[in-house]
Amino acid sequence: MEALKVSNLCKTYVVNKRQNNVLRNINLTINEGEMVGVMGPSGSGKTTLLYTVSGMDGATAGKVDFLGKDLTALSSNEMSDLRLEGMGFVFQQMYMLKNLSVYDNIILPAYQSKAGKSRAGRKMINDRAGLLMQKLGISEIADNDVNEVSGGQLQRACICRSMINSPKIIFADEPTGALNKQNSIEVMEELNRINGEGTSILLVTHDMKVASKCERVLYIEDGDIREDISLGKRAGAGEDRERERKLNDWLIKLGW
Ligand SMILES: Nc1ncnc2c1ncn2[C@@H]1O[C@H](COP(=O)(O)OP(=O)(O)OP(=O)(O)O)[C@@H](O)[C@H]1O
Repeated sequence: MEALKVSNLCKTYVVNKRQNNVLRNINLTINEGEMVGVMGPSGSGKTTLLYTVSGMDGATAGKVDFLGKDLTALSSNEMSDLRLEGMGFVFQQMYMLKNLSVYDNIILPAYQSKAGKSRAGRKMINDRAGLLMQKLGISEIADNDVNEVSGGQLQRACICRSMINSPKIIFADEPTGALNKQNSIEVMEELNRINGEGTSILLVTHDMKVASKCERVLYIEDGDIREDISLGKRAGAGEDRERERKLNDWLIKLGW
């Protein structure tokens, strides 16, 4: 089944009376449980695509169906409810709140959701946060302020937060952008694992190694999906070299 179906999506920005057609007629389907990477030159529209298909920003034209609902037809309240319940975000700009602990940042979106309104719901959220933090290896920093942890720990906390409402899909913008090599590998292992449990993932990256861990990679150029490549589900680290080689050859052909 399709988690996300994007039809004829266009996004135009007007700056100083000049039109910038950033997304031009994008058609894209992400199936449930699929992990898709988006690559392309700087300024080609990757981040705009992520914002527009997740309803964080409005579309100029076209349609985005998320689990059968047309996002472009929802009111802003309906949209924020749907985002809260069904989507997770790992965006670099979405900083954690500095006056809260790592743990409180993680549970915040869940406390704002329907489940957070009841005592039993809050207990479930707390249990889930504990489990997620344990799985991502950050239990020991639960009570730290967000400025007392490393970049890798913070990114793992962002992933916990994006997972707290058990979303159908996670949108990630350069999830490894600020990380060193080892942290980057660990974060990708986590995203692969989460995806293996059934969550769809759409991620933007400049890093070929990161993209090679996705099942499918799209190449966007001038606001249009020029081509995509299917790499299949990643079974483990043993396949990485071959996947990287395949992706690299493809990117070279595209002039990346
Ligand atoms: N809020 C905005 N208002 C006006 N123009 C914008 C806005 N956001 C993005 N743009 C323009 O849209 C184009 C695409 O930007 P976008 O950030 O989507 O590209 P990108 O492929 O993610 O780039 P990068 O790889 O450098 O992050 C750029 O020309 C940018 O200047």
